Amino acid sequence: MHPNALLDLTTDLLRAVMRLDQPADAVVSAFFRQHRKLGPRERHTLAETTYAVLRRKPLFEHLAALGGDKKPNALKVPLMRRLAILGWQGNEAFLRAALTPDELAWLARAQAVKPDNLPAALRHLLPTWLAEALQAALDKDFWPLAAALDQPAPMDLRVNALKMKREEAQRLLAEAGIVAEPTPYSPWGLRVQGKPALTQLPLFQDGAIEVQDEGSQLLALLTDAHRGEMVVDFCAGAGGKTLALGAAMRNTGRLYAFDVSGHRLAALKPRLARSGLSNVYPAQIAHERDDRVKRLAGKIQRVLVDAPCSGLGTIRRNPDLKWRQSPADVAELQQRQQAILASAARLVAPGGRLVYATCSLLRAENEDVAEGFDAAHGREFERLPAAELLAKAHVEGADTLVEGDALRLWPHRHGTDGFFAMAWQRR
Ligand SMILES: C[S@@+](CC[C@H](N)C(=O)[O-])C[C@H]1O[C@@H](n2cnc3c(N)ncnc32)[C@H](O)[C@@H]1O
Repeated sequence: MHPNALLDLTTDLLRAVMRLDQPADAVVSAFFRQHRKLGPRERHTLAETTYAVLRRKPLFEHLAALGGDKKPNALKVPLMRRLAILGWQGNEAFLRAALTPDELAWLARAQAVKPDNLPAALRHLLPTWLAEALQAALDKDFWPLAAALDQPAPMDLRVNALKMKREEAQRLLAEAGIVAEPTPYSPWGLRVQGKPALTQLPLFQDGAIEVQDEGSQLLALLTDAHRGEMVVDFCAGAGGKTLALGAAMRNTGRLYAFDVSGHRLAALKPRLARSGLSNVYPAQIAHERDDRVKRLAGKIQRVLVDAPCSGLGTIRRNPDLKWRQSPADVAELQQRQQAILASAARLVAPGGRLVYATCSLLRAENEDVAEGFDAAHGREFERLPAAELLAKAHVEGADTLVEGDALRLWPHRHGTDGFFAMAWQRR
């Protein structure tokens, strides 16, 4: 494709993504479906440029305006193009071939700007409300977190213990030219170098590996489902954690995968088929007080509530979330999280375990929800310290992964997405 055409196409995609009215990955996928002739390299440039712009939106908007026409309407036309140029993730010579002399001069001015001299908001690259909440929680550690959130996340795999050992999967990946190292904490995980295509590998098609962040694996390890148990994955979605729990149960017992979204549960089906699991029972529920939940009350040994949340722990993978979430969304999510946790708790058998988890960085969706649950249900449920549970599940360095009783994972400390989890036992 001609350099100009690729830059124009990137600008078009960016214009659609920057409306921020839909998840960026959905907009990118829809765009690729409309442009089926694009090759893998062009797709890479389009998608990665979009993500780079989303990551650094305030900085790039500032740089785009440098020396620009002062009339806002006049700037509007070239703004997206300038953002695309600043975020360009393709060949640089190719990009330069598409630029006008004016654009080359502007780009030189933009590249000469020293980020250290810019205001804080252009360095941490977060909306003010979120920066304030994280600064209050982290103090000096705020800036290392902001730097970590500005980087792309690594690709982690979970090896399906039903199918093979981690070392063997590592060896087979190496034979396919893919370098992977054991993840530092999860005994099931491999961290892959780069972002290789995996879906054509026999290893993937036979269900021996699944793409899953190490943090997600740790949530399944904390739940610690065993052979022959009755287990509920209450917010199973497309089943990332369901698959890990089912394998930990060695394909025995009964694992119910509940979700209100039939669409997400449908995405679990092909993954289940690959995994070799036959102990999983996906079920769409109308809401958290569905009759199905009532029928199983008091019968379940392990209940995982991987609650709907702001997703702000996954900003490295979904940088659009920082611009698409708001304090009002978080307040509404907190209400839903409390309701879902209270309802799911009714499933837990005496002596059984309840795990509440999110991929949010915010206290409001994490500690506050757990403390609210303690206040309302402290007589029936006692907290279990995550460090002990993880150590029993053979997680290395378990005591470095916790804050108080909770599992608390941070991208800048642990290299995982941000996660929170609290476990309780029914008395
Ligand atoms: C964080 S996602 C789950 C991700 C999934 N566990 C995984 O590992 O891939 C949260 C899920 O909760 C579901 N959900 C939202 N409200 C719910 C409710 N009231 N009861 C059960 N599930 C709900 C959403 O449809 C979404 O799939």
